[in-house]
Amino acid sequence: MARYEQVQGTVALITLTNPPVNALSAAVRLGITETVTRALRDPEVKSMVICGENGVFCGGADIREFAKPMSGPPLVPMIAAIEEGEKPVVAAIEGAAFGGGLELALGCHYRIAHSKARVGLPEVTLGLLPAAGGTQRLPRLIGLAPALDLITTGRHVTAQEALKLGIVDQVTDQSALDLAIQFAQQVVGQPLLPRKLSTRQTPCPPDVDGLLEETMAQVKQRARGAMAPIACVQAVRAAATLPYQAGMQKEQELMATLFHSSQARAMQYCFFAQRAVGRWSLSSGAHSGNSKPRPVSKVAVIGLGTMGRGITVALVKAGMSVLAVETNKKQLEIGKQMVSAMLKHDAQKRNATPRLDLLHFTIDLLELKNTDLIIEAVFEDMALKKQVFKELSSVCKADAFLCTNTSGLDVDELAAVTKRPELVVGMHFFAPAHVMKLLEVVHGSRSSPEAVATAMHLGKRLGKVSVLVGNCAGFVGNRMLKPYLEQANFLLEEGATPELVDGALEEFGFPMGVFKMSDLSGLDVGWRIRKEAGLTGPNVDPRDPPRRRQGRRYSPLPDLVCEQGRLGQKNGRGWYLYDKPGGRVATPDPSIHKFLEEYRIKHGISPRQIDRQEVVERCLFALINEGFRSLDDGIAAGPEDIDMIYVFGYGWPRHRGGPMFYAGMVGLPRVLTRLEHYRQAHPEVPHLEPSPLLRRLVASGSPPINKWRDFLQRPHSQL
Ligand SMILES: C/C=C(\C)C(=O)SCCNC(=O)CCNC(=O)[C@H](O)C(C)(C)COP(=O)(O)OP(=O)(O)OC[C@H]1O[C@@H](n2cnc3c(N)ncnc32)[C@H](O)[C@@H]1OP(=O)(O)O
Repeated sequence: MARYEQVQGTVALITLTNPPVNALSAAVRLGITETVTRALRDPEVKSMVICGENGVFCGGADIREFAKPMSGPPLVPMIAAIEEGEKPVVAAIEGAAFGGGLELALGCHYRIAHSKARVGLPEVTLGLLPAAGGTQRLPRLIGLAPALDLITTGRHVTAQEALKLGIVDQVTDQSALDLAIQFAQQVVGQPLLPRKLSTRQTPCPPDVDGLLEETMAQVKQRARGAMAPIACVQAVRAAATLPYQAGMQKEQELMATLFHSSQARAMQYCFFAQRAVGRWSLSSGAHSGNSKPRPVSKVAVIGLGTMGRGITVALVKAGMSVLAVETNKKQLEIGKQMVSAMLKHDAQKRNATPRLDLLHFTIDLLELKNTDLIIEAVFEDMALKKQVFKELSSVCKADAFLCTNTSGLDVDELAAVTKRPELVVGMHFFAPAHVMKLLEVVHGSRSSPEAVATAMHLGKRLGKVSVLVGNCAGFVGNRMLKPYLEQANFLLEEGATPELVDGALEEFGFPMGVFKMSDLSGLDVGWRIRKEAGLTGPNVDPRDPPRRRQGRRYSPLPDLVCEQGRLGQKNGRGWYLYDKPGGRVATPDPSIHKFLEEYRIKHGISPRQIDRQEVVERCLFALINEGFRSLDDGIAAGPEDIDMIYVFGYGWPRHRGGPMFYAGMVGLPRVLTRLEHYRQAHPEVPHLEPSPLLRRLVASGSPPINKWRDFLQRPHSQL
């Protein structure tokens, strides 16, 4: 898996050959070891070049091998042999050099990169650290502070930045390989010792301890319970404070604690799940492999509220021409100002020019006649959306796709008012739409494979993780969120405070607890959705007791709080108190505590002590239970789809893999037992009744997550 050639008479060219990314599998490591030994022994060979086939240097260790027993030569001595050899070795980096790939390049004496190449040490995103010498060589090459940044974030670096940082020696727009071969001939005879990174001292600022402490504090806060970033800081600290060999020893020790951890398993599962969700299929037999997206060049966005603005910005940032539509001149002007400001702000951060030339604004629907794809983002109101879809159906060209950004309304009902239901799909973006990575593509019962393929492809162009879901109230994400929110409210009724519930969920790893999240979204948003659903407001059945709706337990607490004029962050008062309207610093509010106490007295509820375990189990197991139901109904195609929706759309901590993966880690029998326990304690809450799929899985011995699809009642029925 490594090809050996002799070029220009004296240069040994070693090419890694393991498509698609030349990952360092056992066979590749063996190939490198053997070819390097051969080149070192051959007196005709004066220098070496290492490159990768098909324009990719190397995507790092083969992640699929991590779950198997180790075989083949280990990376550390393989790279050491390259560095220690007395013939200069040049890495010719094209495409990508990530993880073990960059570590291999750091073992080489010189690095030449193509201008489009990217490098990085993303191991931290897999729950690991760069344990093939990366934590020791990179700081010695570029200094402590930049190495800490790269290794703790795992971020990808362009060739230009790599050159500035000193990771690569030269960047070329021509062939990196040709330049590397030429370079390898020129450096023969030059002293090699200074090029061996293990022999260098790490460049450090005067206050090393201060920098390390500050970094550790920042990393701990960002990590939300993930262990790998912390281990990365500890390993890099060793590069600054210990001799190279002792640092390598430390790197290995830290890696040993991470390698078999559940966090590493979760994050590696996420890596493959993220790629798997792009391979969609429908029960009709259509799938991503046989359904072509139609080219889309002109897109329109209808409605320039928060979502419409974010979607417009996302489209422009992806280089697409956008027609933004509002109902009147005043709204159009406001939207125009805000979209332009968002694009300018974004461009400023990236030191780029905002592509305002791609934007066009209108209040005239007739201007849509040449548009290929329209995304409706008007208010979440079925009657309004139907009216918009009727109009779109008559003014747009016959083959234009009509997409809705609804967060949970019936896509089929909207499709039914058009003359082209097969061209209607849901494209559910998450706020802020130009930032959040998730896109739920909703397949209506009449959506064509071409419409699905086009929406999925557009999502990819926007840099989103697009997940195909079936059509039901709330689709996958918001459907599962409902029991989660419901449990949080019940916990308040029973004796908890917003800060207790949020504290438990934040400790679990969410960036924000449920009540802080409601304050951020605006309490009036949920209130309006509940009003539309007949759960609050004038349409409530007057015979319903205050804590029951539609035949089941209901908590009116969020309605009551909103009706007090507490709208959340925007007016500085919600479940918490904020420093100012629009402020972000939440402090517990004694008047909310008092309100909760009075509420409990009024409804004859004796408050009880609630601990963090109960909060996590009640909220998350109820959410997971609904995930099992969505799978069984065929609304979600597989557990990976649900997990990616939660990781990318709802802040589920990646080191816990997503709700369905987490259920498997906790153990399905335990999830079932605890749900049964809570269902017994709260018989009036149907969401706590364990789903039939969960029961079937447990009865079948709790198979691993990759076997769950075999147990689905109606696989893909709604997709
Ligand atoms: C200790 C640990 C050490 C020493 C490590 O090196 S850990 C690995 C560190 N490397 C990484 O984290 C890089 C992972 N790969 C990527 O980021 C990207 O794949 C890429 C930037 C290298 C290329 O991106 P792209 O062109 O978009 O292609 P895909 O991401 O779709 O990947 C194509 C298929 O290759 C599979 N793949 C990619 N990298 C690896 C890998 N390191 N090991 C095993 N398989 C890998 C990827 O899963 C795709 O296959 P499918 O999933 O589609 O079947």
